[in-house]
Amino acid sequence: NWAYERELDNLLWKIDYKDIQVNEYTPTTASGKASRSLHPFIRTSQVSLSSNPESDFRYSTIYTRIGIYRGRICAIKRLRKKCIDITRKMKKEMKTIRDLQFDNLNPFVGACVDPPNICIITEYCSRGSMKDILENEDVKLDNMFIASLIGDIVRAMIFLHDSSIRSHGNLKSSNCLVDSRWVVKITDFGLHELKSGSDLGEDSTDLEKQCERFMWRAPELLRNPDSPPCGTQKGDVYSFAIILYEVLGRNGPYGRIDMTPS
Ligand SMILES: Nc1nc2c(ncn2[C@@H]2O[C@H](COP(=O)(O)OP(=O)(O)OP(=O)(O)O)[C@@H](O)[C@H]2O)c(=O)[nH]1
Repeated sequence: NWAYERELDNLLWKIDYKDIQVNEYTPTTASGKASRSLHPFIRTSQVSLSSNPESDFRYSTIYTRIGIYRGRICAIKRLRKKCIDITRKMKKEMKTIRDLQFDNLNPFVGACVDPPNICIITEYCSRGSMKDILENEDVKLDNMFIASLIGDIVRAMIFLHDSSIRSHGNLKSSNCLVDSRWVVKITDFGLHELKSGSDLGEDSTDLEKQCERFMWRAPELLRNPDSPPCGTQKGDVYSFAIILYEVLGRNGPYGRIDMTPS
């Protein structure tokens, strides 16, 4: 109808990259090596678990590229695309994702679509991801804590599967973010039209990195060369089981294996 069409054309999700105060520093990792500039991780435990990482970012662990937009700290996911054609399909998916609000889903703030800055802007979760937490030996996980984290993922996935998004397609521990109140918020769902055609970026030559993303993917999807980017609900259940295994073993998605990707 008319109101719907008008909302699609308003492009309320569109963000001008110039309006984001981008944090352009390149921090170093625990080993002292400069980390990847695109996703500047500091994996050392520089902030005590009881402190509030949002109170002073100079002393906080920063897990991804961040910026400040309209006074809010946001995560910036760059897409390696040369240009974007804003189709009606894309406008619809932007509206869908903007309208999707749930405690355990990481809110979508907007997107920059003017080359060369093509990126997705989401709210920043200050505790990192489940992957970061599981890798951090300083974080002790008791059963209550585990139940709370897993419960959040379950709630998010039930909501997502019941929504018009239907399935996640890339559920993995690094996409389960943890906010300052230790609430898990799932990220990286939907927006397949926007993400399509985006290459893997600086990691594309690193076979290990490329293969890592397949570790949460269900065998039937791995075998299918035409598997949809949105995945399937059954595939999400498989990915969820791999996350459970990661939580129990704290040794990655397949435990300790000495195999190299080929
Ligand atoms: N702390 C924190 N980390 C984030 C946030 N958003 C993304 N990250 C982390 O940033 C890293 C890079 O995220 P992405 O750009 O989505 O890339 P990826 O998850 O490695 O790979 P794909 O999702 O498969 O493209 C991941 O390890 C995420 O855990 C956030 O809001 N807060």
